[in-house]
Amino acid sequence: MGKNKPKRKSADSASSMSRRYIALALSGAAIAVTIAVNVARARSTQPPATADPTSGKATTTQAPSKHLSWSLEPNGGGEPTPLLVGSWRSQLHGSYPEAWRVRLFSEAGDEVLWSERGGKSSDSTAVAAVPAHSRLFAVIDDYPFMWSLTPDVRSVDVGPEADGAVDAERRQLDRPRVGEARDDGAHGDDGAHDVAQAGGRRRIVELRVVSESPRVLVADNVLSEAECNAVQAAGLPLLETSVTFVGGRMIDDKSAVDKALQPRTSSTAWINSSWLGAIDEQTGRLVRSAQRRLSRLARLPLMGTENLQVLRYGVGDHYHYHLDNGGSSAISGRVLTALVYLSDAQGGETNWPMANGTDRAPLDAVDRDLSKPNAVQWNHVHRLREHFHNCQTTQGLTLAPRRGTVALFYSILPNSAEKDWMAWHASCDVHSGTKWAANFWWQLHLLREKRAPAPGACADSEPSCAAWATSGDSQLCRVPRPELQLAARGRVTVCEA
Ligand SMILES: O=C(O)CCC(=O)C(=O)O
Ligand SMILES: [Fe+2]
Repeated sequence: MGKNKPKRKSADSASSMSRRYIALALSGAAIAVTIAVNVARARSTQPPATADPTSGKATTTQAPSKHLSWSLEPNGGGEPTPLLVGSWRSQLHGSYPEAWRVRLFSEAGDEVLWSERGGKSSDSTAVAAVPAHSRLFAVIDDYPFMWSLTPDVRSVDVGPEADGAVDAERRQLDRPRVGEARDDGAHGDDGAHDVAQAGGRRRIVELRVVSESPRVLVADNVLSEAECNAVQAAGLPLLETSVTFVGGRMIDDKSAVDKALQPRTSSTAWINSSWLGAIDEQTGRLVRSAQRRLSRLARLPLMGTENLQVLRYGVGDHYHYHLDNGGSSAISGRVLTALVYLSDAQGGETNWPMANGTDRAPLDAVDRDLSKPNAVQWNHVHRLREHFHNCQTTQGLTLAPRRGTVALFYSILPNSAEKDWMAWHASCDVHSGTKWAANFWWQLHLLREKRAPAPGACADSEPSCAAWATSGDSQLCRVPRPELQLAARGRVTVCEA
């Protein structure tokens, strides 16, 4: 993994970050709106002690404002600003004028405050437990939480060490957002096993930033041996030749004569919750445990995922360069991939050729159709594959398959549905052994749709709604709540009240 060292933030990405979040820095002078518990906390919180340079003794620094409490960081990272307790709501809406809802997460991953433009907001129960001066992360609307780029390495608790104590864990993971009703529409998790106590040791992994653009983070030993074996075993009976899409068309790999030129030659299985209920209990339980670990690592709920996809690559098998959210409307909403290696293999590396800005040439050559800025077209795919020889390991970021290791990578930019064009990647030829892997994808529309609509609200069951974010035709899809229209930049119609 010698190639996987994180690099320093490029001037380009630093300046686009600061442009994106400049509004945050300007938002300090917001109108005071008091929330009782926080003010009480802020008043009782001691400012940090620092050393007096003359005496060498510890002194207490005067905080600039008694209302100052936390450091507010945009989703995905950027310049932190002080969050003023007395005016947090107006500060947030001033910082994100286009957002319907702003949610704040603690360093520990808990949602601790939210505010809607219409006037509703959370109470301050959950934020009261967050230490003063620690970081809070701002996520707008229904965009996914995105790990920031600092620190380079962080510890993440991915659940109980023992595979038995999982249900208490599930309850914790799926707990409702602050002040909202619970949504039980989890994908691939029916919570059938009722284990009384979580107890015991926890599995803590090191999540490392290995590329800033695209944003790729890696952690080893996320899944146990038993979990890796169980995911393989669950997928084995369902394996079929993998397919791929270009411009919405399914490509039939078998028609190509030369295997080396076929874009995707692996086998794929989709594991849904009824299959997990049908296979042996122990295997089903371990697969669910694996899904929960991935969810904890991503800090996103299981309810926003597709079914788990299992992949098997024999010698010579590969998947040429692609974007996970390009090719068809069914996948255009993919925002985050958790790619987990279930076996070791020789070859079979995953490569992101443009990672850390090493070679942008093919991207510059891509003829972007500005009327469809998010559309991936055949010429993009073709040029990129040609430029990087379908799959190579000499440029960009390369990960070798290691059992239990997970790569988290984002296919969008922070707080947006805009594609990250740097996220092209491929799986190179396997040289020996069998490479097993699995994909867990979070989709933007699944994260949105699984929220319970307001009572009596209309919701369109038109299948094209799944692609509303890119359709451009507001007649195709009606949505129950105005924030969805905002998030889709007006591409959907809001139901009549
Ligand atoms: O197997 C890999 O290394 C990558 C797989 C992949 O990119 C995909 O299935 O979308
Ligand atoms: Fe992929």
